[in-house]
Amino acid sequence: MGSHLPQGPSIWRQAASVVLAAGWTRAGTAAAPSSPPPPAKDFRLLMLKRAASQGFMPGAYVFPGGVVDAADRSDDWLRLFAPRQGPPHFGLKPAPRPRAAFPDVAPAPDAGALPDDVARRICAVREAFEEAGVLLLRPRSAPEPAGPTRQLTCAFQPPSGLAAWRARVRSDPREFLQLCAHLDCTPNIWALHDWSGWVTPFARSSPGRRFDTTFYLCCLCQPPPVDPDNAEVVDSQWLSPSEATESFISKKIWLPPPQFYEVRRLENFASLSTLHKFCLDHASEISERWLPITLVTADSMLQLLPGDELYVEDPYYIENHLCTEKKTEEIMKEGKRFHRLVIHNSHLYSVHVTIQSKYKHIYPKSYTVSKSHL
Ligand SMILES: CC(C)(COP(=O)(O)O)[C@@H](O)C(=O)NCCC(=O)NCCSC(=O)CC(=O)O
Ligand SMILES: Nc1ncnc2c1ncn2[C@@H]1O[C@H](COP(=O)(O)O)[C@@H](OP(=O)(O)O)[C@H]1O
Ligand SMILES: [Mg+2]
Repeated sequence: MGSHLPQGPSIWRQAASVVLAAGWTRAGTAAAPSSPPPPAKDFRLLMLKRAASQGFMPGAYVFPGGVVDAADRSDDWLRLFAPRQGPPHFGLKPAPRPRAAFPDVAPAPDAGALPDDVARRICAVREAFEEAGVLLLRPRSAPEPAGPTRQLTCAFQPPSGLAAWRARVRSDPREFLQLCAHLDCTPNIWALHDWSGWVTPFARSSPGRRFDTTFYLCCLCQPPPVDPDNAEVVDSQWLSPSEATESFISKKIWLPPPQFYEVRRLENFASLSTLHKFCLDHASEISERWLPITLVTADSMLQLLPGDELYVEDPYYIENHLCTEKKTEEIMKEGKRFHRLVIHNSHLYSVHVTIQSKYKHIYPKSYTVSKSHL
């Protein structure tokens, strides 16, 4: 057992990430009626390339996000949200968050009056600004909707002089509250929908870096301008789920397993409006948080997710892999109840799902690549 690692919830740093799905109208949509354009998704996802110098997942394309800072939990936010919003729910739909008993990731103690969920949303909004220059803010004077908004959100138009503010926020996250106060806005926590949670699995290559990351999803009416900070992130791309998959398979981008799973999951949605409606209708039901468990086979690797017949809720595997001398094909032939990713190699993953979510979430369809790629 990896006894050099601390045990218990403290091994995971609290983090938050936001999947930005923006409406995408294609040029030349005025095609002649006789030649209708092929169906295509009307949304794209913002993916940011992590710098090669990053200690964790260098070069990977991920959604904006990062570690929750003490500033995200500050009681000072209460004054900015007041008088219209505040404890206990801050105008969010009260979400009984189903927390899986395994792994034992204790929720961060609510700092003062700011619930952990609100702090994580503020973190995701701050990180989107720091990393991509995208501001997910709402003017304090904007008319309610209290609770999740039915309208698609637009990113806040960045006023001039923002580069200096961004530099200040990047060097001190407390400055984000000052920026919001200066703009008379609050972070638009209501535009972020609970989507998923990923707890970093054990990996020998980066033993100390593990995160308990909440993924939120935000539907934007149109893609805002994106400006990578050129420090933590060095490139940005708006990609449809199928474009992201193709770019990954053709080695143009590298996606870590959770991001690949989420891209495949989002392939289920034909349009931004169906995705947005799904988020609104299931806001309080779809919170699932998973610790993948790695099964090393004779020729590749599987990441098992809860519900898979080989998934084991055993604390031993928080710091260890499962191992088998069998080949992946044999393991796959033996089983029926699948919720797993097969990592054939660094640019070839397949997804196998034969179960349904207990919490009304939607899982990806099984996705396998042709044998010629193997
Ligand atoms: C938002 C992060 C937590 C990054 O935080 P940072 O910007 O470095 O402060 C990001 O890591 C994230 O979105 N994490 C999601 C869950 C996670 O940690 N996944 C790691 C998967 S890597 C893996 O499975 C093993 C592998 O194949 O490399
Ligand atoms: N110029 C830079 N190049 C690469 N990584 C950087 C960087 N500036 C900060 N980072 C790293 O980015 C991480 C902060 O990301 P975020 O703000 O998204 O949480 C930190 O990593 P660690 O979390 O490994 O300490 C930090 O060291
Ligand atoms: Mg980050």
